Amino acid sequence: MVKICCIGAGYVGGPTMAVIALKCPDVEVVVVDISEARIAGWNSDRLPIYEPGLDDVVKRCRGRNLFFSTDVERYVGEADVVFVSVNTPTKTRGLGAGKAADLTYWESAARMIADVSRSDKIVVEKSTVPVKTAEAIEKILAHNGRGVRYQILSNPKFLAEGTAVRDLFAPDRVLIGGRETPEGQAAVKVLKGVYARWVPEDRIITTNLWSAELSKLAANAFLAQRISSVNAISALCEATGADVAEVACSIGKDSRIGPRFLSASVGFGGSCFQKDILNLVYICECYGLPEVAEYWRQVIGINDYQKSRFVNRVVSSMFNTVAGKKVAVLGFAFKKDTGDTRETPAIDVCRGLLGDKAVVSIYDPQVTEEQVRRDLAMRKVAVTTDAYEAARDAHAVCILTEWEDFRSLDYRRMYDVMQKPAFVFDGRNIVDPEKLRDIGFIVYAIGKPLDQWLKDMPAVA
Ligand SMILES: NC(=O)c1ccc[n+]([C@@H]2O[C@H](COP(=O)([O-])OP(=O)(O)OC[C@H]3O[C@@H](n4cnc5c(N)ncnc54)[C@H](O)[C@@H]3O)[C@@H](O)[C@H]2O)c1
Ligand SMILES: O=c1ccn([C@@H]2O[C@H](COP(=O)(O)OP(=O)(O)O[C@H]3O[C@H](CO)[C@@H](O)[C@H](O)[C@H]3O)[C@@H](O)[C@H]2O)c(=O)[nH]1
Repeated sequence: MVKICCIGAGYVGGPTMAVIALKCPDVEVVVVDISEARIAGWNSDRLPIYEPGLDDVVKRCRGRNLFFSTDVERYVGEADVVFVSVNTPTKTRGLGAGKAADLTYWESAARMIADVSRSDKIVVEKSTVPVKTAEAIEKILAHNGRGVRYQILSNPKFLAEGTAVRDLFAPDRVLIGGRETPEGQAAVKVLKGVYARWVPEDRIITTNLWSAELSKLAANAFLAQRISSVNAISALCEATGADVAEVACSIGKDSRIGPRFLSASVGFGGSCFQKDILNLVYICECYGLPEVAEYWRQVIGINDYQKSRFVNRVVSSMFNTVAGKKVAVLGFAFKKDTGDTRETPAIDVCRGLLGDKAVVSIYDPQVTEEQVRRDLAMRKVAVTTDAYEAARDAHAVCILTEWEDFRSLDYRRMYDVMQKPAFVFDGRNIVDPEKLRDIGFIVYAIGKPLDQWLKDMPAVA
């Protein structure tokens, strides 16, 4: 029986291992983490992350062939295959600060693997890492190996939060990169054998190590670039009277472009896109490719522009000041169906509004008050458990996450308890502007034709 251990019980490690355990009942899967709170959460009825469908998967195999533990060294030592799914944030200090990936957690995991291993192991990079990281890991393991042999594989994760379980059950592809040696290829075969239990063979792609590592960064850069492209067009739509939804639909019909990932928004968020593009930019600079670096940097530049454009639109529409005015923020998570707030555009928008002295009241169905306060560094905001409460006496409502429930709120009820003129700024294009205008709202929706009111009060980006 193959024994798998995954280091890192986060958004990737937890769901991925739960699905492997479910699909391979004869494989023992142990997820380990240094965070006692996280492991306690995985062993409880309230999992530490919110992900549709995950509770059911975990309940079906926890205690059977899926285990969560803080005894990192024991389970790493016993495993045949060790996945490393630790966090790889952007470096905040020193060489490459603000761009390069911080591999501190990765390196300490690699050194620990070398310390505790007594049998040969396949080490799988699950975290998103800079291209060539496998080489560095090989060196650490080889220099501390005491005769234990390791094969490093790159097996990046492409799951998106909110749809993680669905993405894991039916992935577009599974990518496995390995050394082009007989030992490397044998290791690839072992991992392929695990996924082949439920993923069709033609969806399991095998490549060399560097292609697999780079494909992950490139995929995220392409996805983010699509959003920045449509967001750039949204600004032009507002200036010209075109409607970004119509433009996106028209261009998306071209089968070479395709319809997905073309929703204009207040900006992309999440723990991956910005971090991975910055990492790509840094790698390009390190390889002496400043033009390529600059090209990708612009994807983030447009994203920042989109967020500040939104804030400016709110402030300028409300007579150029929001000081002392209550603004209800609906949605704080970086996207629907998750409680994750990492790099959420809501943080920048709230900071912008607070900077202009607005009184901000936030409602999100999944984000805790404690998390909001942490993200906004304890700045004075109200966090409510109800959208209508957030809107009471507010001058404006800003929709920042595309939660389905926000589509069907009773906006007339909100209008009745708000100050007048009452504004809705829809950063996700989920409400029907015409219906809201009929109620009496002044409505701004990203990339949509502007109300006369908004035209009369142009925003400076
Ligand atoms: N979040 C996503 O949707 C997503 C998707 C694809 C890829 N990724 C990548 O996967 C990696 C993990 O992301 P995440 O969102 O799961 O991160 P996370 O922060 O949710 O989880 C990482 C976990 O690793 C643990 N950890 C760190 N060092 C450790 C060590 N030495 N020993 C044991 N545990 C340790 C931390 O305590 C934490 O619980 C990152 O590289 C990320 O870029 C994330
Ligand atoms: O048309 C769109 C699509 C998405 N977004 C925003 O883009 C961000 C990222 O969304 P999404 O990609 O769905 O979520 P993530 O969980 O960040 O997943 C991305 O990042 C993961 C981590 O690397 C990858 O594994 C996934 O393939 C990749 O989609 C969110 O703020 C979305 O609201 C838009 O604004 N418009």
